Amino acid sequence: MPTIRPRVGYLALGGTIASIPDEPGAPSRPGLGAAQIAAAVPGLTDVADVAGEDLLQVSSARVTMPDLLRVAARARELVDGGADGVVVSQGTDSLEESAFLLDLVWDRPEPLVLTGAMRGASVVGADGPANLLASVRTAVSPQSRDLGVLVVLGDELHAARSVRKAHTSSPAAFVSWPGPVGWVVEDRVRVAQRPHRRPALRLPDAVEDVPPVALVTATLGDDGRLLGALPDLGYRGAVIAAFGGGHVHTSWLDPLRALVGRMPVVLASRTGAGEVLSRTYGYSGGEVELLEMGLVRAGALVPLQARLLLQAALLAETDVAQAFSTHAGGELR
Ligand SMILES: NC(=O)C[C@H](N)C(=O)O
Repeated sequence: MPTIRPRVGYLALGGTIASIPDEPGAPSRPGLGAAQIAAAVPGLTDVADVAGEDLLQVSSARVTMPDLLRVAARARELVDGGADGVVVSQGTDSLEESAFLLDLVWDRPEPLVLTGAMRGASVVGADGPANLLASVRTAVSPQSRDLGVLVVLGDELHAARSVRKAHTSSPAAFVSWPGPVGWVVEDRVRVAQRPHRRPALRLPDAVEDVPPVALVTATLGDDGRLLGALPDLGYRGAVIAAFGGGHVHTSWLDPLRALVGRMPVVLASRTGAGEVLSRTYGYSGGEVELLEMGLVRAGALVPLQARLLLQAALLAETDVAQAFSTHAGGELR
């Protein structure tokens, strides 16, 4: 009896997984398409029928929100057309942001898996082929269904809301807090914890402009003078990456008060893990005062995620406080 092979859509956007030098020894840049990347993976066709498509061929610093909405729309078409899952490869530099944004809008049970590589395609020990193979395994595994967007590198499965790139060059650059949700071992996918899924945010498939949102980090001794310039620069919202549990220098209070009157301002923490406090510190510049002033609490979202959620909420024209209370819960960030 003929076996039905799983089908996986593979969307390639560029990045190191697609990068080769123009000549031996030269710096590399994206130059390989989906078919070439997939062809370098031994055994890939034994796991699934992989249909590659080239959507972009850029470094990940050039990937934008409109690009990612196009990726989500194409991935939806693929699973609605019968694909068991979809894999997207892109550069790793902004991969955590792509994963978070796609997770906000991904409304299907089929896995949407993001991957990339830390070593270029022609480098000794290139990790792209193993990452693509593990991603395809993850995309066809019944265990991966209903987990939202996953990031797969180094045989680890990370929830989109937890993952970050934590090293500039190590092949083990991707970590998550409080840890990976699963792994690939002996060709099988194991899921150890299931991230909580939230209702998807409805965004248009095709947009040209996204409301600009600034990210301003509180740093030792800075007096917050940048804040006053944001409205004239055309920003429509701001995220504050505050100290610790959500604190700023007192010199920030007046500019922040003025800003809150003009645009939504979100309070996040620059620490990278945990959640913004709400009732611990009563000193001036503490989280209690800032939340009373009208800043929106980012919960357990890190500043990069809070910025994307604020942009998405502005784009969707939904209530910002409501969007954060739905999408910024403390469990499994
Ligand atoms: N490892 C990588 O993919 C890094 C590359 N600079 C990029 O993000 O496009």
